Amino acid sequence: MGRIVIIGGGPAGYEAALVAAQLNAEVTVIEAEGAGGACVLSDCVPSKTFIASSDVVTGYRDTEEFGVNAGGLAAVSVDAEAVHSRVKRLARAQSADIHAKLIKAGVTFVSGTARLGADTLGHTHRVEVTPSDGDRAYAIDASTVLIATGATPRILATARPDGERILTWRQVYDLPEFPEHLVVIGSGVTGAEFASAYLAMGVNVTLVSSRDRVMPHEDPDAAMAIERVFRSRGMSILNNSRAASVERTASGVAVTLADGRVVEGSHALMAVGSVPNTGDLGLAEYGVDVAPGGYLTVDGVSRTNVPGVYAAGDCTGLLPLASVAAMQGRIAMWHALGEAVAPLRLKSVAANVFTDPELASVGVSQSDVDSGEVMARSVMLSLDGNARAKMTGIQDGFVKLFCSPASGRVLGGVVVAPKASELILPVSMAMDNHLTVDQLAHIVTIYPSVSGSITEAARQLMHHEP
Ligand SMILES: Cc1cc2nc3c(=O)[nH]c(=O)nc-3n(C[C@H](O)[C@H](O)[C@H](O)COP(=O)(O)OP(=O)(O)OC[C@H]3O[C@@H](n4cnc5c(N)ncnc54)[C@H](O)[C@@H]3O)c2cc1C
Ligand SMILES: NC(=O)c1ccc[n+]([C@@H]2O[C@H](COP(=O)([O-])OP(=O)(O)OC[C@H]3O[C@@H](n4cnc5c(N)ncnc54)[C@H](O)[C@@H]3O)[C@@H](O)[C@H]2O)c1
Repeated sequence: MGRIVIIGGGPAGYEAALVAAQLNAEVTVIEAEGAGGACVLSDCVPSKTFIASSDVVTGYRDTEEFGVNAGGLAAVSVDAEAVHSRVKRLARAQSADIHAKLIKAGVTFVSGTARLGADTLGHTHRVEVTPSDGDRAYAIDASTVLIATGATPRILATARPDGERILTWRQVYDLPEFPEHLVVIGSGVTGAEFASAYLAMGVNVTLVSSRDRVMPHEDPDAAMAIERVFRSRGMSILNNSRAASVERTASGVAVTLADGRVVEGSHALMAVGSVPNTGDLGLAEYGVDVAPGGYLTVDGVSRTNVPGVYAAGDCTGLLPLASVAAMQGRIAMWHALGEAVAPLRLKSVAANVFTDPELASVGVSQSDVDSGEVMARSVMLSLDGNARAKMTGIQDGFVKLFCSPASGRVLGGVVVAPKASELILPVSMAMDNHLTVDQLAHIVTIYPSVSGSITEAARQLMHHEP
């Protein structure tokens, strides 16, 4: 069995390495930043840890309504340095756990950078490795190479982050204190999550949204419900507004919008998307196809056009989620090592936006249905009729369910609620197992529970005009 070389140690790379090691392959992972990659060290894990602190603050909202006198939100103070050091500590610990797991599995882990070398014209691929400890560069000949190099925050030439006032989401944890007034530029998932968390922590937030609503790629009812919550809690949201430039002023930042308006703040957070880390890998010289935007083109089993060279994760731009990256990486190794493997299925991938409330979704989308691409019946059930939601003070949220008009099969759903990420699983399971709304409706749920609204939505979809 040949040697496997994996460039990048994020979820795509490390999960692939674990599969390959389990199949007794000789595996080397080369990673520039640390085990777990950007996901663990600067993106997903730090942001969710930060949001966990903001959730604690949210717990003090409206306590009087429950008969608990905690002094209200005004009595809560948050220690930014303590929050940031917890974020960094947890990220480092998670990275160390992954490193230990890889070593235990027999994977060789190299700290450094790698790129494809000259074509050896044989059955191997040469990978050039530059160790980060200053040791001499060397080459490894591999039978299979997996490129799993992830992505990096997109930088606008007119709004260059300086790490002090103009920030990427990777730099916020180095601030000595929270911003007084944060202008978040970009209202995709990243922008919405940070805007939500900072708002909860008591920061003045202005969200610059280039479209007519926040989170344009999410379910419109859900995105609008969350936008209403943001506004009701005091966030200023500028719709249909594009930032043309961000500059430092004496006391903070000035964000100039494309229409000439200027928004002042103490800090700006740039959340305008990511670009794939594929520029320095020698791909073009090696003949690996790269799509416009720098993304690697792969098929359902993660193969590029060059035999033996696979790619997985954010560098492929397929669906930039840690869960998908990990599955793409595993599939690549199962395929490369001759295991029976089904191609990646994206249809039933669940996703969650960790705002307050959260937004979880799976399966067909409202836009698929509205455009006529998918035939579906749907029901949207507000949580204000749910007993558990009333008891726990949930004011905003709903469950939406889609089913096939003919068979009644569950095609997808959306949940807006606190901890929606934990509530979407029954919908995913129903979808994946081809359950009908009748079958879902017959499941006896806990009373009282928010998940009871999922089966109630299914009950409502049982009865319909032929
Ligand atoms: C703010 C934020 C929050 C997110 N939250 C979530 C979430 O809650 N849930 C979720 O599912 N997804 C989330 N995501 C998406 C998730 O982080 C990515 O989908 C995931 O990190 C992709 O994993 P990956 O392995 O492809 O790449 P990465 O995690 O980016 O890892 C790639 C690694 O390769 C290294 N590398 C690059 N080039 C080289 C080279 N030449 N040599 C060696 N190493 C190299 C990089 O330094 C990096 O460490 C979030 C993203 C962002 C930006
Ligand atoms: N909870 C999660 O799972 C999670 C969290 C964060 C990111 N992600 C993943 O990362 C992906 C990318 O999300 P993202 O939010 O980082 O990027 P994105 O590309 O989805 O959103 C960036 C937004 O910024 C806007 N924008 C660009 N230039 C602008 C300008 N000059 N002024 C104002 N707005 C501007 C874009 O129109 C876009 O809406 C998501 O689709 C998701 O898959 C997942």
